[in-house]
Amino acid sequence: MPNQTYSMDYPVSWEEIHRNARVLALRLLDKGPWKGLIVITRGGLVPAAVIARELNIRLIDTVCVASYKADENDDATASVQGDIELIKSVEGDGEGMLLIDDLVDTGKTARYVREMLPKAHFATIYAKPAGVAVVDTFITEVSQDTWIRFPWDMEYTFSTPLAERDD
Ligand SMILES: O=P(O)(O)OC[C@H]1O[C@H](OP(=O)(O)OP(=O)(O)O)[C@H](O)[C@@H]1O
Ligand SMILES: Nc1nc2[nH]cnc2c(=O)[nH]1
Ligand SMILES: [Mg+2]
Repeated sequence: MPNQTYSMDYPVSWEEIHRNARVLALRLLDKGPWKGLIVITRGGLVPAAVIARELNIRLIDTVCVASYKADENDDATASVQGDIELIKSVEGDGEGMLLIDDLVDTGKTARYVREMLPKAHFATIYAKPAGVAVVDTFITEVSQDTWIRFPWDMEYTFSTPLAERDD
C-alpha cells in the first residue's frame, strides 16, 4: 500500500454512495428543520447534492479546505495529510445549518471547521474511529486502517486474472 497507515482498500460505487446519502438524509430529516447546507469541499459535494434534493434544501454554501495531498514518495493511490489550507469560509456560527462532508478520518478537518461553525450539525457518510466523536450523525463506520475510494476518484480498468498475477 502507498501509505503504511492504510492496509485496507474500500472501493465505494456510485450506487452505494447514493444509497448511503439517502439514508443519511432520512436520519437528518427528523432532526430538522434546517435553514440550509454548508458543504466541506470537495468531498462533501456529491453527498450534499443528494441530501439537498431529499430534504428540499436550496440554500447551499461552502467551506473550501484542502488537507490531503498525493503521496509524492510513492506511486500515490492514497494520500497523506498535510496542513489545512482554508480557501473560503462562511459567515456566522452555523446555527440551524447542516455541515456536510463525505468522511471523517483523523477528525482534523472536522475539528478545524467545527471551531468556525460550532452550532452547525455535522454529518458525514463514513467515519473512522478517530473521528467518530467529532461527528453528530454518520452512517457507516470503517476501520482506521481503511482507505475509502470514492467513485469520482476512479475509472474502470482491465483486471489481470488471479492466476496470472505475480503478487
Ligand atoms: O478527518 P481527516 O483526517 O481530516 O480527513 C477527512 C477529510 O479528508 C478528505 O478531504 P481532502 O482534504 O482529501 O480533500 P477533498 O475533499 O478535496 O478530496 C475528506 O473529504 C475529508 O474532508
Ligand atoms: N478518498 C479518501 N480521502 C480521505 N481523506 C482522509 N481519509 C480518506 C479516505 O479514506 N479516502
Ligand atoms: Mg474533504
